[in-house]
Amino acid sequence: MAPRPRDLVGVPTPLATVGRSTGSGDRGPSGSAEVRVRAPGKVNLSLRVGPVGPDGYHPLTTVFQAVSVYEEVVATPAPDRTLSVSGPQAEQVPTDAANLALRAVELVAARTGIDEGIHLHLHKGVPVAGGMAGGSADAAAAIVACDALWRAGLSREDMLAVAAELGSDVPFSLVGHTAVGTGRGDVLTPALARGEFHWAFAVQDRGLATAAVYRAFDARAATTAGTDADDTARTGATTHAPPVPDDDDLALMQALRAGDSHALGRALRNDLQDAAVALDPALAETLDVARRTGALGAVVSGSGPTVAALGRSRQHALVLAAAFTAAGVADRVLTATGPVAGARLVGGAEGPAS
Ligand SMILES: C[C@](O)(CO)[C@H](O)COP(=O)(O)OP(=O)(O)OC[C@H]1O[C@@H](n2ccc(N)nc2=O)[C@H](O)[C@@H]1O
Ligand SMILES: Nc1ncnc2c1ncn2[C@@H]1O[C@H](COP(=O)(O)OP(=O)(O)OP(=O)(O)O)[C@@H](O)[C@H]1O
Repeated sequence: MAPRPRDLVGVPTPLATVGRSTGSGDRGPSGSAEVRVRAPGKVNLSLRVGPVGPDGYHPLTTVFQAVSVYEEVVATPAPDRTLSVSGPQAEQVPTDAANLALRAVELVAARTGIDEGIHLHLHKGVPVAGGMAGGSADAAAAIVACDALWRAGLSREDMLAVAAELGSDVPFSLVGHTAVGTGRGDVLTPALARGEFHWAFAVQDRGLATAAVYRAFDARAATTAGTDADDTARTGATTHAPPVPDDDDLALMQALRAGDSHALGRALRNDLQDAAVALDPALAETLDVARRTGALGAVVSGSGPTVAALGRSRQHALVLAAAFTAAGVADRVLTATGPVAGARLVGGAEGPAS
């Protein structure tokens, strides 16, 4: 059957609408000064990692998909700039200036010259230190919340520039949907994805530090340095070149355009996966449980330790989640669909906008 226009849910929202609400205004439906912003977690459908550069970062070619696991941030006027946190693993989240959301507030204030306070309440739905960009989602939501509460009038370029200063994943948390990331993962090109994909996530209470996973990746790459040197001589590739798109990348993009979840499952790839499994060997069994339960594909999400399994349907995603629980390989499970929009105002004091 030919796809109906409303099935094209992955068609990217123009970047010009980043953070803009189609619902209630920035002072809430009853003129309240509270704003509420929702920002999604992500899974890297493909994550190809080049050799570390002199700045300590790795050039990436990655395909992000935003999934319906959300951070909710409620912003209210306050004398100072403060933050509180609720939800699973809230105790693992800093509430001081180390929190990425408060860093976002400071950057927006500096960029706009606005000298206002704000209180942010973060309700965490995305696993903490789970490789699903929960902190990045909070930061993206905080940018949108400050812009709305302070009536700062930030442009889309302003928001993306602030986001890129905060972390490699933050620009994608603003943009959402499905996008190709290059550079540090912060240079985004929207990608066309048709239809809806159904995910199950095996979440661990223990996190993995992103920098440690990249270091483990480097250590493993160093052991094959001889092979890499031969490749470089053969291909003429420069030392810190980003990964060049290959047939696997083309297969992935084609699967997304066709809305073909079987082909997408086969194309899932994460160059950080072996490093994450080396640091957290139990993840090998989690991946196996997904495969034994008929997942179309299973992959460590970003830097891990969350494992993402692609289901044939919403029902199958629930089956995969139940299998993770039954096998005792997850502290918590989540199911979600993707792609979904990036950080968005969802309402004011009276609740979500219609
Ligand atoms: C693993 C991914 O989630 C995949 O999307 C990201 O690459 C990580 O993005 P992130 O958490 O926003 O990372 P950042 O806060 O920018 O960087 C944290 C640390 O990860 C490492 N890092 C990050 C991005 C990148 N392209 N190369 C890196 O080596 C660096 O050691 C850096 O100090
Ligand atoms: N708002 C925040 N929410 C969660 N953690 C935060 C936040 N701000 C700072 N942190 C710190 O950052 C660490 C990583 O948090 P986060 O949940 O963003 O990891 P992640 O999802 O693995 O990130 P990514 O997928 O972008 O690599 C946490 O252990 C915590 O100490």
